[in-house]
Amino acid sequence: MSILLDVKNLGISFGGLRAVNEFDLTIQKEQLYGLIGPNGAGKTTVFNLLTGVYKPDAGKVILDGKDITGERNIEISKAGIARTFQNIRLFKQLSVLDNVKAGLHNHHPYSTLSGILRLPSYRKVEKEMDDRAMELLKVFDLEKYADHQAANLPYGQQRKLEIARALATDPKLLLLDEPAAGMNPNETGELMDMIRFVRDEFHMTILLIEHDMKLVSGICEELTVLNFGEVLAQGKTSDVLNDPKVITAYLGE
Ligand SMILES: Nc1ncnc2c1ncn2[C@@H]1O[C@H](COP(=O)(O)OP(=O)(O)OP(=O)(O)O)[C@@H](O)[C@H]1O
Repeated sequence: MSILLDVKNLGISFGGLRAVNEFDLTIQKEQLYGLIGPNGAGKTTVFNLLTGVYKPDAGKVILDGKDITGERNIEISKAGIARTFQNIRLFKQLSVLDNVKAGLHNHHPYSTLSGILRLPSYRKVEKEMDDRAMELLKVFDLEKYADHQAANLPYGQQRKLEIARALATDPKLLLLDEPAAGMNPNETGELMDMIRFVRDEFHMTILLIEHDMKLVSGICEELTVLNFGEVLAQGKTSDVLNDPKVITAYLGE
């Protein structure tokens, strides 16, 4: 095993509120890792710190040996972190296929000029992108919707499309913010299979925030519990979920 993400002593304040404090997290390559905690504990703020939406005022973030602390969002995306959002953020007016291609465009190898002039090199790359985007859609059983407008997909499918788009950027680490939110139990069951599949087939490392304990206990190998911005418990999923401190934090909500 080798470490993909190593976070030490991370912190940020908003005015007088210490939203995240002395936060440590180590994730191994190809691990399925869960970040849980009561509402307002600081989970999304951790994602925002890891992806450069916020700059930490303390601590370090090392991704695959590279210090990315305080880098801008675009640099962190290039370094290999992709995410989905609690409130789905798709290009709603674009087709399903074009949403995935938007992720692939992060890496497009042709120049802007050849794109404008529609040169053969551009057309070849576009064809490759179409093929690659369709492959990703197939993974998520979305290929039949390729030409549909993203806004017209049912909610559960939009969540899957957001994951497909994030994967299109070819990340090292995939962050999923409440992927099962708004899903029915059947959809959540399918989502669990799909997340496992993504880890296995893409050798992906995944950190997810989730309130659905069935999903958390079903697929996460290790957990960190945040409470009032601080780590309350950390370790193997079954140990953490049976920790009396954790049970109290949830019941005390
Ligand atoms: N930009 C901001 N400005 C001020 N306060 C913020 C900001 N972002 C987050 N907070 C505060 O930081 C705390 C942690 O919020 P955060 O959204 O990270 O919690 P969470 O654990 O993701 O909650 P939930 O499970 O409800 O999504 C909350 O008190 C929130 O109000």
